[in-house]
Amino acid sequence: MTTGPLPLQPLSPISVRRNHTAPLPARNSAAGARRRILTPLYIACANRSRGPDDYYATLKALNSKGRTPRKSLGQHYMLNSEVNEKLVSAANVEEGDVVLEIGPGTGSLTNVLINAGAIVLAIEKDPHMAALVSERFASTDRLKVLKEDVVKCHIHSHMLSLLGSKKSSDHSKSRYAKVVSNIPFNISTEVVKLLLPMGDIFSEVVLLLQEETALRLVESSVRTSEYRPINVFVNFYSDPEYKLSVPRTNFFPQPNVDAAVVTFKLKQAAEYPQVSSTKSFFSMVNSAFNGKRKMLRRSLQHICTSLEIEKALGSIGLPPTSRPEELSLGDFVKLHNLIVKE
Ligand SMILES: C[S@@+](CC[C@H](N)C(=O)[O-])C[C@H]1O[C@@H](n2cnc3c(N)ncnc32)[C@H](O)[C@@H]1O
Repeated sequence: MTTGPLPLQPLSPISVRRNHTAPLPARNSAAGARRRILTPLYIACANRSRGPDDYYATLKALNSKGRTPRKSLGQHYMLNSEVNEKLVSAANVEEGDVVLEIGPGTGSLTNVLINAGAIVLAIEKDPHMAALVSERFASTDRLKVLKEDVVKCHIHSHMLSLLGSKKSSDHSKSRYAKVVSNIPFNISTEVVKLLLPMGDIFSEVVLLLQEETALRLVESSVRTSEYRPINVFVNFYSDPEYKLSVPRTNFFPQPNVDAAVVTFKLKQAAEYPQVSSTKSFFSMVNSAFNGKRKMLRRSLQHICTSLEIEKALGSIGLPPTSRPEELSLGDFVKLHNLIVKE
Protein backbone atom coordinates (compact mmCIF):
# COMPACT_ATOMS: atom_id res chain seq x y z
CA MET A 1 0.00 0.00 0.00
CA THR A 2 1.59 3.31 -0.98
CA THR A 3 -0.29 6.49 -0.12
CA GLY A 4 0.62 10.09 0.71
CA PRO A 5 2.95 11.04 3.56
CA LEU A 6 1.88 10.00 7.06
CA PRO A 7 0.81 12.96 9.20
CA LEU A 8 2.76 13.89 12.31
CA GLN A 9 0.41 13.41 15.24
CA PRO A 10 0.61 14.38 18.91
CA LEU A 11 2.28 11.71 21.00
CA SER A 12 0.56 9.58 23.60
CA PRO A 13 2.54 8.47 26.71
CA ILE A 14 4.97 5.66 26.02
CA SER A 15 5.57 3.16 28.74
CA VAL A 16 7.30 -0.12 29.50
CA ARG A 17 5.99 -2.34 32.24
CA ARG A 18 8.92 -3.84 34.03
CA ASN A 19 9.16 -7.36 35.31
CA HIS A 20 8.30 -7.03 38.97
CA THR A 21 10.69 -8.34 41.58
CA ALA A 22 7.84 -9.53 43.85
CA PRO A 23 7.14 -13.28 43.58
CA LEU A 24 4.97 -14.15 40.63
CA PRO A 25 1.62 -15.82 41.12
CA ALA A 26 1.51 -19.59 40.67
CA ARG A 27 3.02 -20.42 37.24
CA ASN A 28 0.10 -22.66 36.39
CA SER A 29 -2.40 -19.83 36.34
CA ALA A 30 -2.51 -17.61 33.28
CA ALA A 31 -5.26 -15.58 34.93
CA GLY A 32 -2.99 -15.14 37.94
CA ALA A 33 -0.17 -14.04 35.67
CA ARG A 34 -2.41 -11.37 34.17
CA ARG A 35 -3.07 -10.01 37.65
CA ARG A 36 0.67 -9.51 38.34
CA ILE A 37 1.52 -6.05 39.61
CA LEU A 38 3.45 -4.09 36.98
CA THR A 39 5.25 -0.83 37.39
CA PRO A 40 4.70 1.69 34.60
CA LEU A 41 7.77 3.56 33.48
CA TYR A 42 6.97 6.75 31.64
CA ILE A 43 9.58 8.01 29.26
CA ALA A 44 9.79 11.79 28.96
CA CYS A 45 8.64 13.23 25.64
CA ALA A 46 11.94 15.11 25.43
CA ASN A 47 13.82 11.80 25.43
CA ARG A 48 11.58 10.33 22.79
CA SER A 49 12.04 13.20 20.41
CA ARG A 50 15.80 12.67 20.54
CA GLY A 51 15.76 8.92 19.83
CA PRO A 52 16.94 7.71 16.43
CA ASP A 53 13.75 5.61 16.12
CA ASP A 54 11.15 7.75 17.83
CA TYR A 55 7.73 8.52 16.36
CA TYR A 56 8.97 11.32 14.09
CA ALA A 57 12.02 9.43 12.84
CA THR A 58 9.86 6.36 12.08
CA LEU A 59 7.35 8.44 10.11
CA LYS A 60 10.16 10.20 8.28
CA ALA A 61 11.74 6.86 7.34
CA LEU A 62 8.42 5.44 6.10
CA ASN A 63 7.59 8.62 4.19
CA SER A 64 11.02 8.56 2.53
CA LYS A 65 9.94 5.34 0.82
CA GLY A 66 6.28 6.35 0.43
CA ARG A 67 5.18 3.55 2.75
CA THR A 68 2.33 3.17 5.21
CA PRO A 69 2.34 0.29 7.71
CA ARG A 70 0.76 -2.90 6.33
CA LYS A 71 -1.57 -4.77 8.65
CA SER A 72 -1.16 -8.02 6.71
CA LEU A 73 2.58 -7.94 7.52
CA GLY A 74 2.01 -7.08 11.19
CA GLN A 75 3.89 -3.80 10.73
CA HIS A 76 3.79 -2.21 14.17
CA TYR A 77 7.08 -0.39 14.62
CA MET A 78 8.79 -0.04 17.99
CA LEU A 79 9.21 3.59 19.07
CA ASN A 80 10.87 3.01 22.43
CA SER A 81 14.58 2.23 22.33
CA GLU A 82 14.41 1.14 25.96
CA VAL A 83 12.26 -1.83 24.92
CA ASN A 84 14.78 -2.73 22.20
CA GLU A 85 17.59 -2.52 24.76
CA LYS A 86 15.67 -4.86 27.07
CA LEU A 87 15.21 -7.36 24.24
CA VAL A 88 18.95 -7.27 23.50
CA SER A 89 19.97 -7.60 27.12
CA ALA A 90 17.48 -10.45 27.70
CA ALA A 91 19.53 -12.37 25.09
CA ASN A 92 22.85 -11.28 26.71
CA VAL A 93 24.08 -10.11 23.31
CA GLU A 94 27.82 -9.54 23.39
CA GLU A 95 30.48 -8.36 20.96
CA GLY A 96 30.78 -10.86 18.09
CA ASP A 97 27.51 -12.73 18.72
CA VAL A 98 25.69 -13.84 15.59
CA VAL A 99 22.02 -12.81 15.81
CA LEU A 100 19.02 -13.59 13.62
CA GLU A 101 16.48 -10.77 13.50
CA ILE A 102 13.11 -11.54 11.91
CA GLY A 103 11.40 -8.48 10.42
CA PRO A 104 13.84 -5.58 10.98
CA GLY A 105 11.33 -3.03 9.62
CA THR A 106 12.90 0.43 9.90
CA GLY A 107 15.85 -1.05 11.81
CA SER A 108 15.26 0.23 15.35
CA LEU A 109 16.12 -3.11 16.99
CA THR A 110 18.81 -3.78 14.37
CA ASN A 111 20.50 -0.54 15.46
CA VAL A 112 20.63 -1.62 19.13
CA LEU A 113 21.88 -5.10 18.14
CA ILE A 114 24.68 -3.67 16.00
CA ASN A 115 25.61 -1.20 18.76
CA ALA A 116 25.88 -4.15 21.16
CA GLY A 117 28.47 -5.68 18.81
CA ALA A 118 26.28 -8.29 17.10
CA ILE A 119 26.65 -9.60 13.57
CA VAL A 120 23.04 -9.59 12.34
CA LEU A 121 21.23 -11.65 9.75
CA ALA A 122 17.93 -9.84 9.16
CA ILE A 123 15.11 -11.54 7.24
CA GLU A 124 12.49 -9.10 5.95
CA LYS A 125 9.52 -10.08 3.80
CA ASP A 126 8.58 -6.54 2.69
CA PRO A 127 11.02 -5.62 -0.11
CA HIS A 128 10.59 -1.88 0.62
CA MET A 129 11.56 -2.33 4.27
CA ALA A 130 14.42 -4.65 3.28
CA ALA A 131 15.71 -1.84 1.01
CA LEU A 132 15.21 0.78 3.71
CA VAL A 133 17.12 -1.16 6.39
CA SER A 134 19.91 -2.08 3.94
CA GLU A 135 20.37 1.60 3.07
CA ARG A 136 20.30 2.66 6.69
CA PHE A 137 23.15 0.33 7.61
CA ALA A 138 25.02 0.46 4.30
CA SER A 139 28.19 1.62 6.05
CA THR A 140 28.51 -1.45 8.29
CA ASP A 141 29.59 -4.97 7.39
CA ARG A 142 27.82 -6.29 10.50
CA LEU A 143 24.44 -6.66 8.78
CA LYS A 144 23.21 -9.00 6.07
CA VAL A 145 19.61 -8.49 4.91
CA LEU A 146 17.65 -11.27 3.23
CA LYS A 147 14.50 -10.22 1.38
CA GLU A 148 12.52 -13.35 2.23
CA ASP A 149 9.60 -14.79 4.14
CA VAL A 150 11.08 -16.24 7.34
CA VAL A 151 8.70 -19.19 7.21
CA LYS A 152 10.04 -20.25 3.79
CA CYS A 153 13.66 -19.34 4.39
CA HIS A 154 16.51 -21.88 4.81
CA ILE A 155 17.48 -20.48 8.19
CA HIS A 156 19.75 -23.42 9.02
CA SER A 157 22.05 -23.05 6.04
CA HIS A 158 22.22 -19.24 6.28
CA MET A 159 23.06 -19.36 9.99
CA LEU A 160 25.58 -22.16 9.60
CA SER A 161 27.47 -20.30 6.90
CA LEU A 162 27.49 -17.13 9.04
CA LEU A 163 28.64 -19.02 12.16
CA GLY A 164 31.24 -20.86 10.07
CA SER A 165 32.70 -17.73 8.48
CA LYS A 166 32.76 -15.97 11.83
CA LYS A 167 34.63 -18.85 13.44
CA SER A 168 37.24 -19.00 10.72
CA SER A 169 37.75 -15.22 10.87
CA ASP A 170 38.00 -14.61 14.62
CA HIS A 171 38.56 -18.08 16.14
CA SER A 172 35.55 -17.49 18.35
CA LYS A 173 34.55 -20.37 20.58
CA SER A 174 30.86 -19.49 20.31
CA ARG A 175 29.08 -22.25 18.38
CA TYR A 176 25.61 -20.83 18.80
CA ALA A 177 23.72 -17.91 17.39
CA LYS A 178 20.79 -16.09 19.05
CA VAL A 179 17.42 -14.86 17.84
CA VAL A 180 16.21 -11.42 18.94
CA SER A 181 13.07 -10.14 17.21
CA ASN A 182 9.95 -8.06 17.37
CA ILE A 183 7.91 -10.37 15.15
CA PRO A 184 4.52 -9.87 13.50
CA PHE A 185 1.90 -11.18 15.93
CA ASN A 186 0.11 -13.13 13.18
CA ILE A 187 3.03 -15.52 12.57
CA SER A 188 4.23 -15.97 16.15
CA THR A 189 3.08 -19.57 16.68
CA GLU A 190 4.57 -20.55 13.31
CA VAL A 191 7.86 -18.86 14.22
CA VAL A 192 7.97 -20.54 17.64
CA LYS A 193 7.37 -23.96 16.05
CA LEU A 194 10.07 -23.25 13.49
CA LEU A 195 12.79 -21.98 15.83
CA LEU A 196 12.52 -23.97 19.06
CA PRO A 197 13.75 -27.27 17.57
CA MET A 198 16.90 -25.44 16.32
CA GLY A 199 18.96 -25.95 19.48
CA ASP A 200 21.86 -27.05 17.28
CA ILE A 201 22.33 -23.46 16.01
CA PHE A 202 20.57 -21.18 18.51
CA SER A 203 21.15 -20.94 22.27
CA GLU A 204 18.48 -18.30 22.97
CA VAL A 205 15.35 -17.10 21.25
CA VAL A 206 14.07 -13.75 22.55
CA LEU A 207 10.78 -12.58 21.08
CA LEU A 208 8.41 -9.68 21.49
CA LEU A 209 5.00 -11.35 21.20
CA GLN A 210 1.39 -10.47 21.74
CA GLU A 211 1.00 -10.62 25.53
CA GLU A 212 -1.80 -13.17 25.41
CA THR A 213 0.33 -15.47 23.24
CA ALA A 214 3.30 -14.98 25.57
CA LEU A 215 1.23 -16.01 28.59
CA ARG A 216 -0.30 -18.95 26.73
CA LEU A 217 3.13 -20.25 25.71
CA VAL A 218 4.89 -19.75 29.03
CA GLU A 219 2.36 -19.88 31.84
CA SER A 220 -0.16 -22.54 30.80
CA SER A 221 0.63 -25.79 32.52
CA VAL A 222 -0.90 -29.06 33.66
CA ARG A 223 -4.49 -28.83 34.95
CA THR A 224 -5.15 -25.34 33.54
CA SER A 225 -7.82 -24.86 30.91
CA GLU A 226 -5.24 -23.18 28.61
CA TYR A 227 -2.91 -26.23 28.58
CA ARG A 228 -2.38 -27.37 24.95
CA PRO A 229 0.00 -29.46 22.81
CA ILE A 230 2.00 -26.25 22.13
CA ASN A 231 2.93 -26.17 25.84
CA VAL A 232 4.25 -29.73 25.66
CA PHE A 233 6.17 -28.68 22.52
CA VAL A 234 7.64 -25.51 24.09
CA ASN A 235 8.81 -27.38 27.20
CA PHE A 236 10.16 -30.30 25.16
CA TYR A 237 12.54 -28.01 23.24
CA SER A 238 13.20 -25.11 25.62
CA ASP A 239 13.04 -23.46 29.02
CA PRO A 240 10.70 -20.50 28.49
CA GLU A 241 10.53 -17.38 30.66
CA TYR A 242 8.15 -14.42 30.64
CA LYS A 243 10.31 -11.30 31.00
CA LEU A 244 8.23 -8.14 30.81
CA SER A 245 5.03 -6.65 29.56
CA VAL A 246 5.18 -3.96 26.86
CA PRO A 247 2.08 -1.77 26.53
CA ARG A 248 0.64 -1.16 23.07
CA THR A 249 1.43 2.59 23.33
CA ASN A 250 5.06 1.79 22.47
CA PHE A 251 4.24 0.89 18.87
CA PHE A 252 3.37 2.78 15.72
CA PRO A 253 0.70 2.19 14.62
CA GLN A 254 -0.69 1.17 17.99
CA PRO A 255 -2.01 -2.42 17.93
CA ASN A 256 -5.24 -3.40 19.71
CA VAL A 257 -3.34 -5.56 22.20
CA ASP A 258 -0.34 -5.33 24.54
CA ALA A 259 2.90 -7.20 23.96
CA ALA A 260 5.44 -9.03 26.12
CA VAL A 261 9.06 -10.15 25.95
CA VAL A 262 9.63 -13.90 26.28
CA THR A 263 12.93 -15.78 26.32
CA PHE A 264 13.26 -19.40 25.26
CA LYS A 265 16.53 -21.03 26.34
CA LEU A 266 16.92 -23.78 23.77
CA LYS A 267 17.85 -27.31 24.76
CA GLN A 268 20.32 -29.27 22.71
CA ALA A 269 19.28 -32.64 21.28
CA ALA A 270 20.98 -34.56 24.13
CA GLU A 271 18.77 -32.68 26.62
CA TYR A 272 15.46 -33.48 24.90
CA PRO A 273 13.26 -36.00 26.70
CA GLN A 274 14.11 -39.45 25.36
CA VAL A 275 11.51 -40.62 22.85
CA SER A 276 12.00 -43.08 20.00
CA SER A 277 10.62 -40.57 17.49
CA THR A 278 9.63 -36.93 18.04
CA LYS A 279 7.19 -37.27 15.13
CA SER A 280 5.24 -40.11 16.74
CA PHE A 281 5.52 -38.40 20.16
CA PHE A 282 3.89 -35.13 19.00
CA SER A 283 1.39 -37.02 16.93
CA MET A 284 0.32 -38.90 20.10
CA VAL A 285 0.14 -35.64 22.11
CA ASN A 286 -1.99 -34.01 19.39
CA SER A 287 -4.35 -36.99 19.26
CA ALA A 288 -4.67 -36.92 23.05
CA PHE A 289 -5.78 -33.26 22.98
CA ASN A 290 -8.02 -33.73 19.94
CA GLY A 291 -10.58 -35.16 22.27
CA LYS A 292 -9.96 -32.60 25.00
CA ARG A 293 -12.60 -33.92 27.36
CA LYS A 294 -12.02 -37.50 26.31
CA MET A 295 -10.15 -39.93 28.46
CA LEU A 296 -6.85 -41.07 26.97
CA ARG A 297 -8.03 -44.67 26.97
CA ARG A 298 -10.51 -43.55 24.29
CA SER A 299 -8.62 -40.87 22.32
CA LEU A 300 -5.50 -43.04 21.89
CA GLN A 301 -7.35 -46.18 20.82
CA HIS A 302 -5.83 -45.95 17.34
CA ILE A 303 -2.46 -46.73 18.97
CA CYS A 304 -3.44 -49.65 21.21
CA THR A 305 -6.35 -51.08 23.19
CA SER A 306 -8.03 -49.25 26.07
CA LEU A 307 -6.82 -51.97 28.41
CA GLU A 308 -3.20 -51.46 27.38
CA ILE A 309 -3.56 -47.67 27.82
CA GLU A 310 -5.07 -48.12 31.30
CA LYS A 311 -2.22 -50.48 32.22
CA ALA A 312 0.41 -48.03 30.93
CA LEU A 313 -1.22 -45.13 32.84
CA GLY A 314 -1.28 -47.28 36.00
CA SER A 315 2.40 -48.13 35.67
CA ILE A 316 3.30 -44.41 35.67
CA GLY A 317 1.08 -43.73 38.68
CA LEU A 318 -1.89 -42.20 36.84
CA PRO A 319 -5.57 -43.22 37.08
CA PRO A 320 -7.10 -45.21 34.19
CA THR A 321 -9.54 -42.31 33.63
CA SER A 322 -6.75 -39.73 32.95
CA ARG A 323 -7.42 -36.90 30.50
CA PRO A 324 -4.74 -35.05 28.47
CA GLU A 325 -4.73 -31.89 30.61
CA GLU A 326 -3.63 -34.00 33.63
CA LEU A 327 -0.37 -35.20 32.04
CA SER A 328 2.91 -33.30 32.32
CA LEU A 329 5.57 -33.43 29.60
CA GLY A 330 7.31 -36.21 31.57
CA ASP A 331 4.06 -38.21 31.83
CA PHE A 332 3.46 -37.93 28.07
CA VAL A 333 7.02 -39.12 27.41
CA LYS A 334 6.57 -42.17 29.68
CA LEU A 335 3.18 -42.98 28.18
CA HIS A 336 4.54 -42.71 24.64
CA ASN A 337 7.46 -44.98 25.42
CA LEU A 338 5.09 -47.59 26.87
CA ILE A 339 2.39 -47.65 24.21
CA VAL A 340 4.02 -46.61 20.91
CA LYS A 341 5.98 -49.47 19.39
CA GLU A 342 8.11 -48.37 16.42
C1 LIG B 1 6.20 -5.89 14.26
S1 LIG B 1 7.12 -5.27 12.86
C2 LIG B 1 8.66 -5.02 13.67
C3 LIG B 1 9.60 -4.10 12.95
C4 LIG B 1 10.88 -3.73 13.72
N1 LIG B 1 11.62 -4.91 14.10
C5 LIG B 1 10.55 -2.92 14.93
O1 LIG B 1 10.76 -3.42 16.04
O2 LIG B 1 10.11 -1.78 14.77
C6 LIG B 1 7.32 -6.80 11.97
C7 LIG B 1 8.25 -6.76 10.76
O3 LIG B 1 8.28 -8.09 10.20
C8 LIG B 1 8.12 -8.03 8.78
N2 LIG B 1 7.50 -9.31 8.37
C9 LIG B 1 6.19 -9.63 8.34
N3 LIG B 1 6.00 -10.91 7.98
C10 LIG B 1 7.23 -11.42 7.77
C11 LIG B 1 7.71 -12.70 7.36
N4 LIG B 1 6.87 -13.71 7.10
N5 LIG B 1 9.05 -12.88 7.22
C12 LIG B 1 9.92 -11.86 7.48
N6 LIG B 1 9.52 -10.63 7.87
C13 LIG B 1 8.20 -10.40 8.01
C14 LIG B 1 7.26 -6.81 8.56
O4 LIG B 1 7.39 -6.32 7.24
C15 LIG B 1 7.80 -5.86 9.63
O5 LIG B 1 8.91 -5.13 9.14
